[in-house]
Amino acid sequence: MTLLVDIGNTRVKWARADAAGRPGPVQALAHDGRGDWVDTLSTDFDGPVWFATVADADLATPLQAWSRDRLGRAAVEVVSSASAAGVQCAYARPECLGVDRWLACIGAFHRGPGSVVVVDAGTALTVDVVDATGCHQGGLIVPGMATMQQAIHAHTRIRSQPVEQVPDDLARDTDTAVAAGALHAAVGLIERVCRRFALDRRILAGGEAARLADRLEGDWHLAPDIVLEGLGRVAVESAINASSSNGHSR
Ligand SMILES: Nc1ncnc2c1ncn2[C@@H]1O[C@H](COP(=O)(O)OP(=O)(O)O)[C@@H](O)[C@H]1O
Ligand SMILES: CC(C)(COP(=O)(O)O)[C@@H](O)C(=O)NCCC(=O)O
Ligand SMILES: [K+]
Repeated sequence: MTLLVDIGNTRVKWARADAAGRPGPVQALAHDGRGDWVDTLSTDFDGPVWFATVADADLATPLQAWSRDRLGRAAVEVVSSASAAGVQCAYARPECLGVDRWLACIGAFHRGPGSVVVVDAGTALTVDVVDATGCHQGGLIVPGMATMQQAIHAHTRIRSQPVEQVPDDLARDTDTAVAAGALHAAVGLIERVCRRFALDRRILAGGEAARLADRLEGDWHLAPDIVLEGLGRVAVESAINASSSNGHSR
């Protein structure tokens, strides 16, 4: 059984995958910039490990050591590329596209037919569009909602607190103004992209997805494991390609 690991800027997410690369239940942990989260990985696992990271390389080092020590083999890192698993990257320099975005595009493309927008609302909020043929059309990056609030705190004297209920109307206190401002900025960006592209499907992922879901117009599908789905798909296809090229060389 394969272990799939997605290292984001705030949290690491992981799941076991079946033989088809489909992830099972996802576990998530805030890593606080440290690699000791590997201590929480299951000990009854016999690998292989496939991972992708957009965070500091240091965060993956303990995972690589864990894989070598426990499983006797290197963990395999997936990076963005010009094309993989039926999806073509829009970037002229594909290696510059965040691998979490790349894998989310691959996961989203394989979830169903037609064009798709995938929103990943985490430390950053990213919006990517893939057309019905698998051509990534490009995307947008803004700070995630928590990061927007942190930016206000970093650059002003405001020290706002989270609020329970964010209204759809204008705010009448600072805490609500900051929280609602971040939420409506995110919603406005997403709805603008949805208006500009003819989209058949809409996928929402990331730690802040639930806060956005009921504010967005249209039919949104919550897919917290979309990056891991893409990773599983790439892992399976890479294994198939490797075994067929070994076959040819014999
Ligand atoms: N238990 C949690 N720990 C940390 N952040 C959380 C948690 N639950 C929800 N969040 C929110 O999710 C965001 C991180 O989402 P995630 O998709 O994991 O991001 P990333 O991929 O950037 O690490 C945080 O910015 C925070 O707003
Ligand atoms: C935009 C991101 C910071 C999002 O990271 P996350 O919020 O998932 O931790 C990451 O995908 C990244 O570092 N991208 C590289 C730049 C790009 O995608 O163009
Ligand atoms: K993100």
